[in-house]
Amino acid sequence: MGSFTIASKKVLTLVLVIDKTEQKILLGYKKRGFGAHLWNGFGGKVEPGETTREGALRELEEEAGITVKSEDFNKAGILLFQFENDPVALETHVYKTYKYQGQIRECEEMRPQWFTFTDIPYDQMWEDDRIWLPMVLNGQDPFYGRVYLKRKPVEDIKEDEAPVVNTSTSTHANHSTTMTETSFTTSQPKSGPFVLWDYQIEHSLQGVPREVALDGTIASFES
Ligand SMILES: Nc1[nH]c(=O)nc2c1ncn2[C@H]1C[C@H](O)[C@@H](COP(=O)(O)OP(=O)(O)OP(=O)(O)O)O1
Repeated sequence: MGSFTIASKKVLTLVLVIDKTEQKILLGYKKRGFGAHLWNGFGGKVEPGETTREGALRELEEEAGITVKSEDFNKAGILLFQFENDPVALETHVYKTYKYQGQIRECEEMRPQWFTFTDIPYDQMWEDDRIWLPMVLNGQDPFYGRVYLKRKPVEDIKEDEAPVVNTSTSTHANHSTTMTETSFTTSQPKSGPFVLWDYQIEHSLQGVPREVALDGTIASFES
């Protein structure tokens, strides 16, 4: 059994642009980098001297070409992504907005596209998204989620596999959670192949989490 011990963390952002009236969400097809070939929210690393909020707004403008007024930009929660035998956890600050300014445009990293809530391409997204994204769409935030991902053994990956194939659901013997086994193409060396191993999500928290401690607990809440 591999380790999920955390030694350090990287701070990332993930922005969800939602059209409540039309029941649609704006996702971006990641063309390169971490999570390439998957549909995801907009975001990336927070730069030195930047708050997570500033970083999230900057990435949204860089990747989708749009801006959001501060009063329309709300933090939905934090997701702590942990990868087996990788001591670096990804503390991902998730923001949501129902309003934006500007013209949505494609960039060299992301191709934005609207999806109706009933048509979200979960089979071409990080496997954890089908767990927590519906919670955001249903207004079950603020939340804090711990997500444990395992790398799929290389020998199980076929050269000609499509980006996402053979999705099947099984229940881990020692866990009550349901996992989905998904295969990714070998042309995704960084984004995958990862499979969701386990997760814990807390919602209806006393406040919006601001930071996570290295033992995986919420260190502080936004004031
Ligand atoms: N398991 C997961 N589920 C998910 O939905 N999003 C995840 C995820 N793991 C990482 N992400 C998101 C967080 C963040 O928005 C993005 C990774 O951002 P990165 O900045 O690391 O990407 P890049 O390698 O392209 O670097 P940049 O040059 O900063 O854009 O993927």
